[in-house]
Amino acid sequence: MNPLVPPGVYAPQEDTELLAGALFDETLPTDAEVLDVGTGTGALALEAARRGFRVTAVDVSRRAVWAARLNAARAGLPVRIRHGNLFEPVLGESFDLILANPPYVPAPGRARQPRGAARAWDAGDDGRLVVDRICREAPGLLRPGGVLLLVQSALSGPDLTVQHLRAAGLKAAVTRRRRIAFGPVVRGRERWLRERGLLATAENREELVVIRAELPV
Ligand SMILES: C[S@@+](CC[C@H](N)C(=O)[O-])C[C@H]1O[C@@H](n2cnc3c(N)ncnc32)[C@H](O)[C@@H]1O
Repeated sequence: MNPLVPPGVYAPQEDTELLAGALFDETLPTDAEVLDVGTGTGALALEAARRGFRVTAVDVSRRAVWAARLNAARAGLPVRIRHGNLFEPVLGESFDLILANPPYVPAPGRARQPRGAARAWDAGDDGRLVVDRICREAPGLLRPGGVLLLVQSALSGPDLTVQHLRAAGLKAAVTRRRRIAFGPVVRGRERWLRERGLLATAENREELVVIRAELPV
């Protein structure tokens, strides 16, 4: 069943699909605790719940929280859905798997996350406003052996993400890549991205990557 996507909520796209594929690579006990941070429509949280995991989902957008609750109810799946900023609603808890498809598109002149629909993709001048917070905060919420799966664009420094996660003691690597055509947001910023050297080739394609980071037992 496809999730309902109310206006202003991020419609599942190639990044969602790439991360869902990576989720299927994970072998987890059936009682595993999964966190989907930045859940949007709840698409990834519902995939995890379908596999029988105990799932919590968080989003900073009230519309997204409403949509995810609606989609979980339509699918008849028990997902605990909380409104809040990144990990704040689940502080003190721990998880076997954290899924993150955060905002990661570099945005000219933005030092903070915007309000409204763009909060789903705009992530500061370097696209790392939220990714860097995830690198700092997610390790503290993982159980020993727990895994973070994060998707981002090559436009926002996946190598840096791997470095930060390794520096935090995790075993981190890029496990999936997919080249995709520019969406409307990147197309609208193409010139600015090229001027900053963030688009290396003349192609009208960008690369999405999944980073897998595991906390050693
Ligand atoms: C790229 S969308 C991904 C949505 C969904 N997980 C998917 O894969 O289709 C990013 C989501 O993160 C949410 N978000 C952005 N900043 C956040 C923050 N600081 N804390 C929690 N959620 C955030 C947005 O509201 C949006 O729903």
